[in-house]
Amino acid sequence: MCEEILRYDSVEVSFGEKVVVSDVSFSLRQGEILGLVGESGSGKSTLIKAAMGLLGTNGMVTKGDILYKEQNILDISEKEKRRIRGAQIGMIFQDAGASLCPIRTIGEQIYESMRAHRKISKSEAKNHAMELFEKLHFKDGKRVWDSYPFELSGGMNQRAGIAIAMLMNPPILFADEPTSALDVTVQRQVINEMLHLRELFGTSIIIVTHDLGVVKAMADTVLVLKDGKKVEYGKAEAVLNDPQDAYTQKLLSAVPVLRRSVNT
Ligand SMILES: Nc1ncnc2c1ncn2[C@@H]1O[C@H](COP(=O)(O)OP(=O)(O)OP(=O)(O)O)[C@@H](O)[C@H]1O
Repeated sequence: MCEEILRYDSVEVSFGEKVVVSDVSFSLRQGEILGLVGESGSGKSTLIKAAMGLLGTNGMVTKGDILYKEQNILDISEKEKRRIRGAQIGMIFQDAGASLCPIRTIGEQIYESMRAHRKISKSEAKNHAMELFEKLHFKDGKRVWDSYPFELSGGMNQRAGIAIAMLMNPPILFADEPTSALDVTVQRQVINEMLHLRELFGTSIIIVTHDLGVVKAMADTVLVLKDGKKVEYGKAEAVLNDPQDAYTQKLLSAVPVLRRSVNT
C-alpha cells in the first residue's frame, strides 16, 4: 500500500458563525485519485481551500486537523503555507484560462510562477516547460509558450493551466471542476492528461466535480458531500456501483457515459 500523504481529521469549516463543513475525515495516499462530489454548495471547494489556507478573511477551520506528510498544516506560518502552495500542493481551477493574465504570454507566466519558488533562468524554465509539454503530448509547445491566452482555445488554456500547476512537480494536485467549462472532446483529453500525470509522477489528485462521469473515469476513491457532511466514502467501484446512501443514488442517476481511458 502506498504511503499516506494527506489526512483530514474531523474537519469543520466556518464562515463567520456559519458552519459549512462539519466532521469530515478522509485520507489520500501517494498516487491516489480521490473524487470529491456533491451538489452545488455542499462544501467541496471549501474543503480543499481549507488545506490551501485560501478561505478568505471570514473563513476558518474551526475544528479538526489537516495533515500534510504528518505535519498539521493548520498550525504553520503564512510563509510556510506559501511555500506549500504551488510547490507541494498544486491547484487547477474550473477556468484556468480566466485565471491566466490576459496581457502576458503563457511563457512569461510560467517563468514567473517557477521563479516564485526557486532561482531559475528564463531559458531553464522554458526547457523545463517544453519537456513537460512534450510528456503531455502538446502538439506545438513552442507556440503555447509564446502565446497570449486569447490566442489559444479554452481547452488549450486549461491544458496549459494544468501544465503550469505541474511544473513544480507537486506531490498533490487539487483540481476544482477542471473540466466543467470544456466540451466533451477536450474534457476527455484533460482527464487523460491528469491520469497520465499520475502515471508519470505518482501525483495524488483530489478532483472536485459534480460530474460523476468524470469520477467514474478517474477516481480510485470517492467522497460524497451533502450540506457539508460526508454521506459516503469508499472505493470508487463500491460507491459508484453499489451506493448505500439515497443521496448518492440520486446523484448517480444522471451520469453521462465516460469510460476510463488513458489514450490521448
Ligand atoms: N467566502 C464565503 N463566505 C461565506 N460563505 C461562503 C464563502 N464561500 C463559500 N461559502 C458557503 O459555503 C458553502 C459551501 O460552498 P462551496 O463553494 O464550498 O460549495 P461547492 O460544493 O464547492 O459548490 P459549487 O459546486 O457550486 O462550487 C455554501 O453555502 C457557500 O455559500
